[in-house]
Amino acid sequence: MSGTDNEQARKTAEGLVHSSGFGNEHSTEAVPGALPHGRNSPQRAPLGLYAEQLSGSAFTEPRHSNQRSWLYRIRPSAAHPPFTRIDNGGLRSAPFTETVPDPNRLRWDPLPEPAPGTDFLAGLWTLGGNGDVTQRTGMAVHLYAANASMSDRVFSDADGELLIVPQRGGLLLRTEFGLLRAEPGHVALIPRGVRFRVELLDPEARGYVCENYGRPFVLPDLGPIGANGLANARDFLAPVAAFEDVERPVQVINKFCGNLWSATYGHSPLDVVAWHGNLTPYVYDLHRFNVIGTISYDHPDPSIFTVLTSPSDTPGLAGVDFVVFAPRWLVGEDTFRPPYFHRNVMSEYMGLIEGAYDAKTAGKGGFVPGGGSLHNMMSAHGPDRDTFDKASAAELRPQKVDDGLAFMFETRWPVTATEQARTAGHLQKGYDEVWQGLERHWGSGA
Ligand SMILES: O=C(O)Cc1cc(O)ccc1O
Ligand SMILES: [Fe+2]
Repeated sequence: MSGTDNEQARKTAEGLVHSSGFGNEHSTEAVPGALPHGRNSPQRAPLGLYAEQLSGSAFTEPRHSNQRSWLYRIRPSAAHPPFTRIDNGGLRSAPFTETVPDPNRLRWDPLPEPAPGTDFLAGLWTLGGNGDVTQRTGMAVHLYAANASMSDRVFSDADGELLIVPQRGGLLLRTEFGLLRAEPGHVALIPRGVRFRVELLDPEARGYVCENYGRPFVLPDLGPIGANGLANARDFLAPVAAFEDVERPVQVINKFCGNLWSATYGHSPLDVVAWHGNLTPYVYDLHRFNVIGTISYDHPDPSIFTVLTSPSDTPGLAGVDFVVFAPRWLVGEDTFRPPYFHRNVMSEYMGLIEGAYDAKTAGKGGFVPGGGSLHNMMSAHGPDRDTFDKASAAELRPQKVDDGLAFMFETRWPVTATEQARTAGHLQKGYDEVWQGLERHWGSGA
């Protein structure tokens, strides 16, 4: 993509208007009078538009988890030619059976440079995952590296919602619901089945994607924290209606039960002139996260940093949690302050958006921005040797940790890596060594 195209996208992204609030009943029209009043489906929808419902939950789910929106569009989505299979590129889906689940701790450097002309969809590369797309359980971890905007093609994922975590380069997301901008440090949430196109605001874009096959992400309950805190609902921004009235061939690519299917429409399906409802894409700025931690002693479990959770049928047990390690103060007294040594029944994929992470040594061959680590269920991990030595000896003054932004996709099932992730040149060798040299102190009197 040329610099001029990036500039054009950035100009479009400047000053975007939003409708705020996670789970709200949003209501928006790009043209006055496009939204019907008092009913969803009048005999004739206003302005000659077609009324269409998009469901994110079964019709019969309880009110608190029921999600749907009504879209008023130039053409109904039903008017489309047949889809045919296309190559899945770097995308893989659950069940992940290419390799066996591995108890070893694994770590990757950033993805290699993409070939010229690689857009967001072509740049998606699956690291691994769990569950089964046909059962709507589990999740996948993808990374992307792109250097071109999607042009005259749009993507939708019937297999799950997409939590996009940009690491480098801003994204302009043109969705059926309108436009969103996601910069590094923001996350974007695209519901299952919603069509969108990604334009680059910078020459290169990299990041991570959690594809959640399970129940849609929600804000976690706050329990004794009270009525406020962690990610506040009002900081989630939904788009306002914005439509494309485009009559030319547009390739529509649908990920369905693990495969990519394509159809060429004669128009853009991003043709929604008005919509209302509680099912919508969002962006959220992770810097808005209200970080809560100890003000006495000990290191709280990272569940205190949960931004979004995909609940399962067992209360408190998530299909996947999205957790952020945002800038914060550490004040714990007589406390080993970085993450403790642990073996977790949940499985942890971690990525780094910028800077460093307080349990892992930064720098080449370490945990670097754009890289990632996988610590599967029950695999022992925690501070590496250098971190342990430093934190055990540190003077415990109040300390601001503000030199990085890391995150975790934490899931109830082990993550099985794809073949391409196991054989990748950017899979680090000798990761175990970071925990070597943790000498015994027992008996030394220390
Ligand atoms: O492994 C990690 O770095 C993630 C993590 C962080 C933390 O503060 C406590 C437990 C945990 O798994
Ligand atoms: Fe961990």
